[in-house]
Amino acid sequence: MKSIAELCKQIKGIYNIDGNANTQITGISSDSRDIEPGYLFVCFAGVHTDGSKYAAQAVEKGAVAILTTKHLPLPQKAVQIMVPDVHHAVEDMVPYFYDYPGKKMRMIGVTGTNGKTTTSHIIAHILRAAGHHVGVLGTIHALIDDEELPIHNTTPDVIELQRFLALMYDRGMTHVVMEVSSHALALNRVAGIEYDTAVFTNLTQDHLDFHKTFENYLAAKAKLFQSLSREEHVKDNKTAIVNIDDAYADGILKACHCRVLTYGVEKKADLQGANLSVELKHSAFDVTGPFGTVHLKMNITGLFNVYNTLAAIGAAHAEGVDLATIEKALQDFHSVPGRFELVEAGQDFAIVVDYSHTPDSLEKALETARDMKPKRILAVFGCGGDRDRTKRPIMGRIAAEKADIPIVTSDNPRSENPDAIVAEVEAGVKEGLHPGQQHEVIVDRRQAIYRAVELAQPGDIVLIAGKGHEDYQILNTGTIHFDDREVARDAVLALKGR
Ligand SMILES: CC(=O)N[C@H]1[C@@H](OP(=O)(O)OP(=O)(O)OC[C@H]2O[C@@H](n3ccc(=O)[nH]c3=O)[C@H](O)[C@@H]2O)O[C@H](CO)[C@@H](O)[C@@H]1O[C@H](C)C(=O)N[C@@H](C)C(=O)N[C@H](CCC(=O)O)C(=O)O
Ligand SMILES: Nc1ncnc2c1ncn2[C@@H]1O[C@H](COP(=O)(O)OP(=O)(O)OP(=O)(O)O)[C@@H](O)[C@H]1O
Ligand SMILES: N[C@H](CCC[C@H](N)C(=O)O)C(=O)O
Ligand SMILES: [Mg+2]
Repeated sequence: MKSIAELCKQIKGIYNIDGNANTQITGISSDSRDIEPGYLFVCFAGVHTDGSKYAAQAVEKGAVAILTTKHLPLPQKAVQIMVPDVHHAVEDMVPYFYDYPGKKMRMIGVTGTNGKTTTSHIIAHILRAAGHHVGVLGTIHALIDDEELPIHNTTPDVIELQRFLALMYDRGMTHVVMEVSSHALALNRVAGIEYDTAVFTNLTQDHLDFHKTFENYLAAKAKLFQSLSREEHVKDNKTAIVNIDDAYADGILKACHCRVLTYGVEKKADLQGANLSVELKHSAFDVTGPFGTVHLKMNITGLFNVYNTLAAIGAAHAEGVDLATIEKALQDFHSVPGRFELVEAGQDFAIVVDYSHTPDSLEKALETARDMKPKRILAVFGCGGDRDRTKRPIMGRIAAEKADIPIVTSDNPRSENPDAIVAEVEAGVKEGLHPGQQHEVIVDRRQAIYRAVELAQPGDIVLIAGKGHEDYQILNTGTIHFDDREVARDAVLALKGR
């Protein structure tokens, strides 16, 4: 609990308080639906609505104060804190409110276009094997040791993030491994956190709807690495783990003013992967690092997972985990839900559900499937609505070039018209098709998956891309339950029953 006066003292700019500054605050939320007695309600102007419209409702639910840009007429009494920029004020107040949990635990941040979730999970797995209590924050969920909690964003906003971190600290977590999205870096959702180890996976096209230019996107990612050498740090031993094979590695390295460990397969790196072999369920490779050379056999596959594993080894090494522990932990790491996940329902072809929803990840997933020497690849995929439109034709072209039969379908159309989205994807497919190559467009994702299963022959791979672990489809009429793995299984069983 902190008083309004104490909280406001943290604000770096000007503020005005209308009401009793000694009022005690028990919690902070920007969502009126989550307000409890004694809370401070923060009015954010959002994309869909303006939080200030819900201030009265928040006060009715027990909020004793509101943080706003302008004085609001409220039916009930509440202290009003007025600031020019609510986001900036929140960045100053909220980490202080929670006593800076993100400066008290070892913080490992993973950023990059693809591979954040996978890499974070591998790092967490190794750290746990080393006996640490580890919290995880990312796309799929938050984990406090084994306890799973739902999460709203890959990297939640400052308020939700600090609340999670405080809970983790209270529950005895010593390390937190978290995905740090480019949105989070651009919007400073990570305010008040001091990272100790930061990982760069790669940078390829995504989110240009938000960042506008690739330079802005890179600049957002680079912020995580710049943060490792800030002066106000209370902990030492900062390390950046950088994929040297990535085209934008230099841009990231320029931002690093701390110890750097590079990893890669093509270029010379501090952690060098070599002698790779990739099969449907396994991969094997050698890693040479500051600790010598070790041969690894993994239960995850794909060249991209070799990179994710190298990154994780680098992070674990930076966090002081010894090689024997790393090696042992990696042997019993199993795949992350929805990342190159096999669906086995007794069919004589392979079905892979994968979260590739960017041009690069779709290409990597298709290349990985090709490495397995299938007879043919049938790729069911789509592109999200209300997201970077420019990636649609690119993903279409890649699917046509890298799969034998591309099947375009819907992937969370959100507020957009699904027919219009698939048309944009199909335009790219048509560019990539070779003469006589079959392609299909089936807007309904269930029907598209059924069609792929119907077309599949022994020895084929059906890659169902884009939704991975997601168990929903976001339509303009609402969100429905939809799980690619369930639907694929149903499709196989339905076909057998014919
Ligand atoms: C575009 C965007 O970033 N939107 C974020 C934003 O939501 P919003 O602006 O739509 O909020 P809004 O619905 O207009 O509401 C405005 C305010 O009114 C409040 N409200 C609203 C209704 C009500 O009854 N009461 C109430 O108090 C809301 O809590 C909010 O504070 O604020 C929300 C709360 O912080 C976020 O969850 C939400 O992320 C949405 C879900 C999202 O999809 N964001 C994506 C673009 C994103 O951030 N992605 C990145 C990258 C992932 C990756 O790596 O690929 C991520 O980190 O997740
Ligand atoms: N290192 C990598 N390079 C390229 N593609 C990758 C890499 N790792 C995973 N992928 C592909 O990207 C997909 C998503 O992987 P993952 O969930 O780990 O990435 P992410 O960065 O967390 O994604 P998001 O931005 O949605 O949070 C995987 O299903 C796989 O197809
Ligand atoms: N974190 C990503 C997830 C995309 C998942 C895909 N299924 C889609 O809906 O586009 C985003 O919000 O852009
Ligand atoms: Mg993720």
